Amino acid sequence: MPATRFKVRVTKDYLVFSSGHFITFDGDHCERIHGHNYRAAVEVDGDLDANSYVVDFIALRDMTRAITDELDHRMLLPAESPLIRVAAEGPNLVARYGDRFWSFPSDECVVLPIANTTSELLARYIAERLLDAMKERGWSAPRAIRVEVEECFGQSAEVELIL
Ligand SMILES: Nc1nc2c(c(=O)[nH]1)N=C([C@H](O)[C@H](O)COP(=O)(O)OP(=O)(O)OP(=O)(O)O)CN2
Repeated sequence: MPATRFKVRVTKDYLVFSSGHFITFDGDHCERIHGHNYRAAVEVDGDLDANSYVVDFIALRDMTRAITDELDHRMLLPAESPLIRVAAEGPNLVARYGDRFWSFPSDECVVLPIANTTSELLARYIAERLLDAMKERGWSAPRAIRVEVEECFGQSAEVELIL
């Protein structure tokens, strides 16, 4: 019997989030604010369960959509950046980098536990959230999960969490 591996893949035209962001890079650079129509794709590797599937990809689709919907039409801000400080100021969140600052209504932002809002770290954030959701449902841990975040056509980053 050959070695056998199974995976499921979910990517839908509604696993998308239109979000604003800006990243810091090359030490002391901070790009201008801009946005993307991001798209997420998820793959899960694992053994077959009693249903003969790796995971129910309908449930995986819906879990992913719940996360992308949280990010949609929001300004994405990093909570763990050594360079960008984010703080509440009345009804707004203010992000500061040097003498630049940006102020947004708090309910139009998502502050993420990441150091920079790169596609790589957005992908890892989504992957970790999906693992948490699987655990909450009592699913056994998969062998691996991969999340790809496409920033725009032909430009994406992928993370693989191997468990
Ligand atoms: N590996 C990565 N590289 C870059 C990332 C990233 O997340 N991972 N992000 C950026 C910038 O944040 C930015 O998103 C690049 O935006 P984009 O609009 O693609 O840049 P351009 O304006 O130069 O491209 P256009 O095609 O003209 O829109 C950079 N690198």
